[in-house]
Amino acid sequence: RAGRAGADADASAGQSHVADAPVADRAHATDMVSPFGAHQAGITTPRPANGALAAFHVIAETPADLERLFRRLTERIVFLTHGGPVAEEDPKLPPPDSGILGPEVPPDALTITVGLGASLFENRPWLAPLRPRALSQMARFPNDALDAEITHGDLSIQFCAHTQETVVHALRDVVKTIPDQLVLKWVQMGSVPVIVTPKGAPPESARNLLGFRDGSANPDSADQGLMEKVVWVGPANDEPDWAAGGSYQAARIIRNTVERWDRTPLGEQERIFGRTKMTGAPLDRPGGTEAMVPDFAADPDGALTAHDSHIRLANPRTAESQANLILRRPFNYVNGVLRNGQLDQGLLFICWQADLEKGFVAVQRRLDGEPLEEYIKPVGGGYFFAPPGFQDGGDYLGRPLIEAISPASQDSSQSG
Ligand SMILES: C=CC1=C(C)c2cc3[nH]c(cc4nc(cc5[nH]c(cc1n2)c(C)c5CCC(=O)O)C(CCC(=O)O)=C4C)c(C)c3C=C
Ligand SMILES: [Fe+2]
Repeated sequence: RAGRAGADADASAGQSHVADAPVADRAHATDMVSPFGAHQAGITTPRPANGALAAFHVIAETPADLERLFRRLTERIVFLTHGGPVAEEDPKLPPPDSGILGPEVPPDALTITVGLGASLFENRPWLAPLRPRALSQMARFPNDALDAEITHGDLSIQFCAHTQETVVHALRDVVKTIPDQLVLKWVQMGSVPVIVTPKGAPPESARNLLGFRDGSANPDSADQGLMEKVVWVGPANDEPDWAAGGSYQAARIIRNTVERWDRTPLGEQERIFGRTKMTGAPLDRPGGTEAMVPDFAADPDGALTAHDSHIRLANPRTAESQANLILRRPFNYVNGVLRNGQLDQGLLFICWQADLEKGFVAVQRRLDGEPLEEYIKPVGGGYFFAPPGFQDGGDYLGRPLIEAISPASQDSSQSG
């Protein structure tokens, strides 16, 4: 051992530094999720461990301004998601890159997903006729205590990546490079635990901060046919032509009163969700797995799964409720401590659907008044519409929308 220590000392002669970076975090830094395609990335692509949702006020008075914003966003998305060396530094100028990822930006599975808020359309007469049909300011539901400072926005950007540093780096890049058109309104960071399952074992859903597996009954995001029905706007949806291939994002910052939850008996917790806490199995499948499907028809009195349990209300599994499927892609958040001394923790709930009314709004209306409300308080978020994706080589995010703006509006903006 003494000899080995001596060799190490020789190799690091003149250095006193001990590398302390957690190595496992860097294992997947070269993973790249393509930003190109019919749909934006970050919706049906696999959810990595870290995410953030940021909402901005947009400064764009003419169609040309808006096109410029979309082109600049596209340029940043393409660079940040592919990664690469940061620009040369001139000591006389502020560094072009924050530097927090070092001289070479890794792709780190980063996705950047842009959504448009109702106010972007409503405040611009040349854009208003093109507003997606169901896009409105998020209405207040009975249990909500929405804080205006963390609600709504002209434009949302969802950042997802393996590491929090990549998420923060991308957010800082956008804020720095487009300050004249994007003014940050609010941002909520989040994460989900990385699950390591033995080889060959079935996949497990990540747990939320109430300790339950979250995502068990999500529709399969790898099933493209299903995603065409549930997530992507298509011919069956009564939407402007430019919106085809896009999706509605419903985002909710939902505080969890974790102190009270942690003092609630296990049986009560399981009754509230309708699932077994450790395994995630539906309550009518004791000893089963989270993948098993509850049979509510065989339990008409709610003896096994209460009628007001979260899963039975969210998805009663009737022929009609098939029309209300949504794709959930949430992140847990931990924000420190509230003024009243309680922990500020909860769920950055994000779901995607082709029809906002049939999707999130219908499900939330069924959940209104559920027993879980004693432990949750929605405090922010908003509705946004993610335009379709863009292709490599000259295309840009939002092009179908820009091209759909009436020529009269384009002309008046050019002459003015
Ligand atoms: C309006 C939509 C929903 C909100 C808001 C919501 C909040 C919320 N959910 C959990 C925890 C769980 N949700 C689960 C299932 C589930 N939730 C919704 C919808 C909303 N949840 C749906 C559509 C479903 C699936 C129902 C089904 O098809 O069976 C579960 C069970 C496991 C799972 O399937 O994911 C948990 C746990 C929290 C903590 C929360 C707000 C903080
Ligand atoms: Fe839920």
